Formats: sequence, C-alpha cells, structure tokens
Amino acid sequence: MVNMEAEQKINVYLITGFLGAGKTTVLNHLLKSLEGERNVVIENEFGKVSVDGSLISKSYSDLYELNNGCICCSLDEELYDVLSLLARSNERAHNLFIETTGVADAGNVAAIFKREDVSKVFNLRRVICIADAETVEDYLGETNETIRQVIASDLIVINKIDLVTPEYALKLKDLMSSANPFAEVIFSKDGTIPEQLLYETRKENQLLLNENLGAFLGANKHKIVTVTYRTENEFYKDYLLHTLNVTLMIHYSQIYRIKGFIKLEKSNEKILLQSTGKRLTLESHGNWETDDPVSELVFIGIGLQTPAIQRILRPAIKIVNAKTKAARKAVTGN
Ligand SMILES: Nc1nc2c(ncn2[C@@H]2O[C@H](COP(=O)(O)OP(=O)(O)OP(=O)(O)O)[C@@H](O)[C@H]2O)c(=O)[nH]1
Repeated sequence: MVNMEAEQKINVYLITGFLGAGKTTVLNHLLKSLEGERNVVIENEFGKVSVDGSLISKSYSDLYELNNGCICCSLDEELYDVLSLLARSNERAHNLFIETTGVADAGNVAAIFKREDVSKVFNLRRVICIADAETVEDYLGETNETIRQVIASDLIVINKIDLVTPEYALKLKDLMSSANPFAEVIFSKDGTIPEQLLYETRKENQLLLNENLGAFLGANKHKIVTVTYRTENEFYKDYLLHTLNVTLMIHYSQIYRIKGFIKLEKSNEKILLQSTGKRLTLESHGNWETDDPVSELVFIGIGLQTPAIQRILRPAIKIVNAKTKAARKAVTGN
C-alpha cells in the first residue's frame, strides 16, 4: 500500500447485519447525509444475481461490486486490491462505506483495518450492525453469523421498528445490549440514523479482544447456500404470491432471503421481488428496457436445492412462446 500519511485518512464505515435487515437502506440514508463528500462504496453480495448494486442510490463517487464470494472469507484478495487502488488515487475519498454480505463475519473484515499499512490510510470509524426488529431474535438463536455480527459492532441499529410493538422493541434493546455491552444501540425506521453518530470515534471493542470468544463461536464456515432461478417466461402474479407465501410460511427458518427482478404477465414493469422473514414484497422499478426480459430470483438459505425451487415456482410460470414474443415486439414497435 502506498504511503500517503500526510493526506487526510479515509473514514471507513463497515455496514453489517443479517440477510435483509436493511443494510442497503441504511447505506442509502448515509450516502444522502454525506452528499457532497467524496463517497466510495464497496458492495459485497451473496448470490449470483447482482441486485443490490442497482438499489444503491447514485450519490456516490465510485462503486466497487465484489461478487467473488463473501469478503470475510477472501479478505486478502479483492478487498485488499480495492483498498490499494483507493490509497493510490489522486482524488482521495473522504468516506468509504463497505456493505458486507448478510452472512459476513464483520470482525474478520474489521481486522484488516488494524494492519499497519492499511491503518496509515484508512480510519475505521464505525462497525454498524443492522438488526431486523422482526427477525433478529430468531436468527440470534439459529445462526452463528448473526451473533458474530452483533458482537463485532460498536453501533447496533434495530431497524424496521415500525413492524414491532414498543414493548418488544425495548426487549430487543436489552437483548442486544446483553449480547454486546460495548455497543451503542439505537432504533431506526427505513434505515434512518442520526448523522452525528458517524463522527463519534469507535471505541475499542473488548469483545473482539477476548481470545476465548473464537472457541465459543467456532469456526465460521457459512452453511448458507444460494439457488438462482432464471427464466425467459413470465410469472402469474397471483400464483406467484400464493406459492411463495405458503413456502415462506412453512420454510421460514430455512429460506432467509429471496430477491430479484421479475416480469409478470400482461405487464412490462420490472418488478423487484424480495422476502425477509415471512414477509414478501413486490415493487415496481420502471420498465424492462429489452424485448427479451429474463427474470432472475436468488434464494438464500440452508439446504436449498434447485429441483425444490423449480417445483415451488412451476405453478406460477406462464410459458412465453414465439407467438407471444412476436406480439410483444409488435406492441413495442421493434
Ligand atoms: N417495514 C420496513 N421495511 C424496511 C425497513 N428498512 C428496510 N426495509 C425493507 O426491507 C427489505 C430489505 O432491505 P435491504 O436494505 O435491501 O436489506 P439488506 O440488509 O441490504 O439485504 P441483503 O443485502 O439482501 O442482505 C427491503 O424491502 C426494504 O424496503 C423499515 O424500517 N421498515
């Protein structure tokens, strides 16, 4: 890494949290708060479909998408390359936001900023863990990843506070504080967090210094897998909602996240489909700008297999034949 100590260090904000907790939502809020500064984003996504890159608001100077696996497992490679690039850049960034995958071990990623050469250029200001108020308690019990993320952070944001009662929110706050007494715990709706929290200096996280913790948590091997479903056919909206809602109801503790862009029948809208916990949402993202749209859905969870996903989606598929495609082209005039 190039020595440029004389220049202002780049502030680093590490955003972690389980799948679907609201990391991208928080990131967009922070980018808006610091608009006007030179903000660089490193986005690390789990799953082959790059959805998140297109969901990040455009108020950044540069975006690096790392899709070669989870950065906590391949730290010395892609991430280090991007950091070297930023360190050498003539126009030094003010802020670097790193959004990890929903399963990343944030402690591993944070550790890289302690290396002597890296800490000369980068100042890790905050490790922010986003917790989904609706699901975090379940995931704390079920997944090793969630507890690691909570423990590694110095700011825990209990997001989606609109989805739980005030009494339960307070219970969650106690739960988070007992899991990590060194972190500040705040509530948030739609990823809104007070800007001044960004300027506070990170306190040394005593939990990460505890050598026994590694033994307690065990080796961090992600058991979580992804299955990507891709089709040129269209979806029947009602059947799709039905089959996915029933599936999530039954397999909620196995399917952590579904996301992707799809095409519904009789519509040219590009629909973003997402699930977190048992909740399924469909939202319009403009129109498809191609005559041959391909719907892609990534399923993230435990023990997922392609044939099972195909079986779940089959009733919702409308086969698009050559005639339909020709008619579509005639309508769009191409
Ligand atoms: N009701 C509610 N929904 C929210 C809130 N914050 C985020 N969401 C929704 O939660 C879903 C997931 O949000 P993201 O920001 O994409 O979550 P993420 O952690 O980046 O997801 P991954 O990158 O897949 O792990 C989206 O549908 C958001 O619109 C909130 O405060 N309340």
